[in-house]
Amino acid sequence: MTILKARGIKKVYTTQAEKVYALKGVDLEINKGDFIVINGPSGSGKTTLLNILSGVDRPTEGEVYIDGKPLSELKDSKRTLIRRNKIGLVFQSFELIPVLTARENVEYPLLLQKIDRSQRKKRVDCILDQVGLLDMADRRPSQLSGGQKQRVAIARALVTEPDVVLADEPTGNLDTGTGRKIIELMNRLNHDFQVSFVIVTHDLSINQYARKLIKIRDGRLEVNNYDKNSMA
Ligand SMILES: Nc1ncnc2c1ncn2[C@@H]1O[C@H](COP(=O)(O)OP(=O)(O)OP(=O)(O)O)[C@@H](O)[C@H]1O
Repeated sequence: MTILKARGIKKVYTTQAEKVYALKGVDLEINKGDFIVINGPSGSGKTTLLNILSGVDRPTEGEVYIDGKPLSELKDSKRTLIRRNKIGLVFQSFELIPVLTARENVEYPLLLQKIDRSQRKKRVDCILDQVGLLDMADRRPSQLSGGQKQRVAIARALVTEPDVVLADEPTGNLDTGTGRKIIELMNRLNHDFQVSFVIVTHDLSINQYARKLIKIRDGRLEVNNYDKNSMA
């Protein structure tokens, strides 16, 4: 089942000095249960692509479909709702709210979804347990290590039970060992919950975890070794 589909995506940033062709015609399908790594060097268009897939930014040309519906035809309010319900986001710099505890950070998207208190508690406890942070639930982000912060961010991305999690350099601020643990955690959650993951990174060591490995170079996708399992 296809969750997200991008067709003919181009993105041009116009600055005073020049036009930057960040994406030059990208096609991509994200299916249920996928674990996709998109690897590319700095400036190749990774963040731009994730922002367009999540509906945070609009393409200059092309279309993104969520559950078959074109995003461009939806009003802003409806796009926001879809993003909130269907897509979880994880960032390099965690983006946690500093004044809230780990538990409150994870709970926050459920407040936006107006989920009632007892359901919120149940879901937050369950996902904090899954990422191994129940015993640190009352700490603020400043009292957590980088890896722990990223686990809170992953819990926050998953608590709404999205179809897909889009992660932008999720190991970028972590040492190699911690980064590997974070990817292994994502791998397990992908397997246990059948949530799709798309990880964009310049870190080549993450490639080994990909079930679909895509390279991005200069705004274009190079789909070599597209499905490692089916080709094995
Ligand atoms: N708002 C913007 N205005 C102008 N150019 C931009 C803007 N955002 C990105 N770019 C340019 O678009 C290209 C792709 O940028 P993008 O951030 O998507 O790359 P990236 O692969 O995520 O890079 P990094 O790994 O360094 O984060 C780059 O040349 C970048 O300079």
